[in-house]
Amino acid sequence: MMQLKDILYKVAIDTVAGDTGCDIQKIEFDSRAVGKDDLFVAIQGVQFDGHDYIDKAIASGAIAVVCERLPEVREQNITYVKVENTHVALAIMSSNYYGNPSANLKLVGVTGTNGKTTIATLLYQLFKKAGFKVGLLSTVNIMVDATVYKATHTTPDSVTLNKYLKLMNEEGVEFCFMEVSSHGIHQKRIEGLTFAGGVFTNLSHDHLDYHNTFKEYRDVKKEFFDALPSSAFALVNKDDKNGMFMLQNSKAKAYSYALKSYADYRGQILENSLGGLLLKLNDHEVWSKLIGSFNAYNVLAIYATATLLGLEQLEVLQLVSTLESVAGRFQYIISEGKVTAVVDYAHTPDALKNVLETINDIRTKNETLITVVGCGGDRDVTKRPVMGAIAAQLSDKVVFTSDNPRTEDPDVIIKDIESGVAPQDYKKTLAITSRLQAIKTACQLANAEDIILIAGKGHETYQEINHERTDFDDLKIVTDELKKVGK
Ligand SMILES: CC(=O)N[C@H]1[C@@H](OP(=O)(O)OP(=O)(O)OC[C@H]2O[C@@H](n3ccc(=O)[nH]c3=O)[C@H](O)[C@@H]2O)O[C@H](CO)[C@@H](O)[C@@H]1O[C@H](C)C(=O)N[C@@H](C)C(=O)N[C@H](CCC(=O)O)C(=O)O
Ligand SMILES: Nc1ncnc2c1ncn2[C@@H]1O[C@H](COP(=O)(O)OP(=O)(O)OP(=O)(O)O)[C@@H](O)[C@H]1O
Ligand SMILES: N[C@H](CCC[C@H](N)C(=O)O)C(=O)O
Ligand SMILES: [Mg+2]
Repeated sequence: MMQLKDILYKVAIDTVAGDTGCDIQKIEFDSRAVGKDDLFVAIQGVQFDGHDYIDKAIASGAIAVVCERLPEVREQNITYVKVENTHVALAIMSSNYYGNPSANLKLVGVTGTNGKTTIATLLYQLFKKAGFKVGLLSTVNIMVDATVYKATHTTPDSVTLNKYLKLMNEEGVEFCFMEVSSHGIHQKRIEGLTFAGGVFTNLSHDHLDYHNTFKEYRDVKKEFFDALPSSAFALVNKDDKNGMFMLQNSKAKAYSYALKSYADYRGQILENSLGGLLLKLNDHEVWSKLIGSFNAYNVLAIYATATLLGLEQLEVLQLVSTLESVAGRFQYIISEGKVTAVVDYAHTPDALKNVLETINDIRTKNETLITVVGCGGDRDVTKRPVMGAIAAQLSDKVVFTSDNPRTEDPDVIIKDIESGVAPQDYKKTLAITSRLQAIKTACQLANAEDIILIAGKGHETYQEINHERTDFDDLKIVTDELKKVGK
């Protein structure tokens, strides 16, 4: 229970109709979840407008409403608060309601197209190993120190976000690492949080269905750095052409990392094999079990962040060498018959290119590289032909298949992907709609020493078709199928 006026602290209010002294049970932005004495926040969404559900929320027990447009007919005994932007108000109110939990720990946000889960998760592991209580908010799961919770989004809505940060406070968590998605920034899910630092990984093609243009997507990412306080650090990848752009209007203390140019944190790849990476970080050599040159960037960002948060440099280097790969990020098995199967969450053109180049760099070229890949439905359609072209160009054989078709016809998605394949690569590709059959076929095609890459779903343990999720685990399926065909 908390009084409405305390919940509204620091919210830019336009108009109030009614008493702000009322006691609020909890904050809700979905009318279907409203209960007695709740505060309902009306959000203009992509599909619905929360303002259309104000009456329903009141009928379910809401005693106060925060909205962008006051209803013409208002109920007695209900308090209405008009604000300019309910997304922003929701985030500030959530922080207030949970006692500003982000200010009671050191919160670091990681943003960029690829590498967020890897960096945030490995920082969580590194700080755990260093003996701290740590929190994690990631695509794969949410960790309140040792307790695991299910993640539904990469960056949760602001109520959920503050609820978990509060749990972290109660558990005595000192550092929290979170992924900051572009949807999260755009929908103001992170507004009002106190960040100790921000990390930028890279920017490439993704989510252009939502952000319309690459420029809009880039500018949304920059907003995160614009909002960092002067007490925070902003760490960017200088090798990415948008790295320095992120810092342009940031008050935070600026730091850079790079493999190819001069930077505060410099890295060099000395060796790159299936056994891992031998790196030089500033002037220190360190082994990492992570595979692929893109992971050199991730390791460098982790090293820099841990150092900026005050850990001893030598301790960080020692801990970095113990870090293991994250679920579904270049996870691989070698079957009895010596077939290597790699499962990777590459679901953007850039990530797919990186994974395939990584495999091509470390293989001998006597083997056949078979890629199984699809693209998600109800997501950016423009990435499909680009991913089709990359898969076919950089593999010996490709099986195009379904990812999560969601509400789209999977065969239409596959046609979109195939439309990008260059004519000289046509003969390398085939299309099998069922992901299970596609993986089976790859296993049948593979011989000893061959490599199968299954891209796009990584750690996901389901496949979503028409709002329904059924069990599906790429790694488990490929492991079983290789056994079944005796390879
Ligand atoms: C496109 C998108 O981001 N959508 C998010 C958005 O939903 P929306 O704008 O569609 O909301 P809406 O359904 O139109 O409803 C508008 C408002 O009316 C309310 N409503 C609606 C119906 C009703 O009966 N009563 C009611 O009150 C809703 O609760 C909502 O407040 O706000 C919702 C609540 O916060 C999110 O759950 C939802 O995420 C959807 C499920 C989603 O799939 N999002 C993905 C694309 C996403 O956010 N991904 C990013 C990054 C991915 C990456 O890393 O690559 C992430 O951070 O996870
Ligand atoms: N630094 C990097 N640069 C380019 N590609 C990367 C990098 N790190 C990881 N990848 C590739 O991108 C895929 C996704 O990595 P990761 O899950 O860490 O990214 P993410 O930013 O969290 O993605 P999402 O937007 O889905 O949350 C990996 O499986 C790998 O193929
Ligand atoms: N967080 C990303 C994940 C995409 C993963 C891919 N398997 C898909 O379903 O498109 C998104 O929602 O766009
Ligand atoms: Mg992620």
